[in-house]
Amino acid sequence: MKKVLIATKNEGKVKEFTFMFSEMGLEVTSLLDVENTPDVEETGTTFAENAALKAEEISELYNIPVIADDSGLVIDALDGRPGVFSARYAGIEKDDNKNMDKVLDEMRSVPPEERSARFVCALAVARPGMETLIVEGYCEGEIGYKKTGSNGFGYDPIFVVGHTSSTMAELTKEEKNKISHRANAMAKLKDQMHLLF
Ligand SMILES: O=c1[nH]c(=O)c2ncn([C@@H]3O[C@H](COP(=O)(O)OP(=O)(O)OP(=O)(O)O)[C@@H](O)[C@H]3O)c2[nH]1
Ligand SMILES: [Mg+2]
Repeated sequence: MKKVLIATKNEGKVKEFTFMFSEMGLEVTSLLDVENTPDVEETGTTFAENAALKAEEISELYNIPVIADDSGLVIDALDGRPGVFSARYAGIEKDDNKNMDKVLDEMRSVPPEERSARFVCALAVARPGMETLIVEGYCEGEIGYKKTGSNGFGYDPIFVVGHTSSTMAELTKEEKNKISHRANAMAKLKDQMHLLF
């Protein structure tokens, strides 16, 4: 089975990419499988810039095609925060629970009609000597009032999926991998995978 290297150290992402790429007959490896890989500095101001930074640095290092994901939660009532700072919103330790507590606290007095938010996923495909390809996927919803559900990762327990009463963390992995920002970005990449691997 052909392998694809995802330039991530996020276990939640690796599980979801493994599931989605297996449907295309591709096997996923990630930076969790490789010793002493660099932590790419995410100095970009957009998800697309950070995804490109991660994919290009790792592709150059190993001289192979690499996919990277930069993703996060964008909340309208917080002027788009946490955005590209989603992983470290409550501190550099990247603690999902502390991140969610900080968002729930900042949103405590925001009325129901103003709690809209979206997940964004930018995927970058970097190939040696070729232009980097970028696609983006989105998932609309709103911020709940407490953590509900234990599936997924990150902010899933406080993100109520649009037109439903379920949080992303209450979805099964099959359901999430059909509607998530990551699934929507992958759907755009799928048509071009035969060119890439
Ligand atoms: O509830 C969530 N469901 C998701 O599906 C999801 N996707 C991303 N996120 C959040 O956004 C950060 C990514 O930051 P990020 O793209 O920099 O990734 P990361 O630093 O965790 O790993 P890496 O891929 O950079 O190695 C993560 O930590 C999460 O907080 C999600 N939260
Ligand atoms: Mg990161």
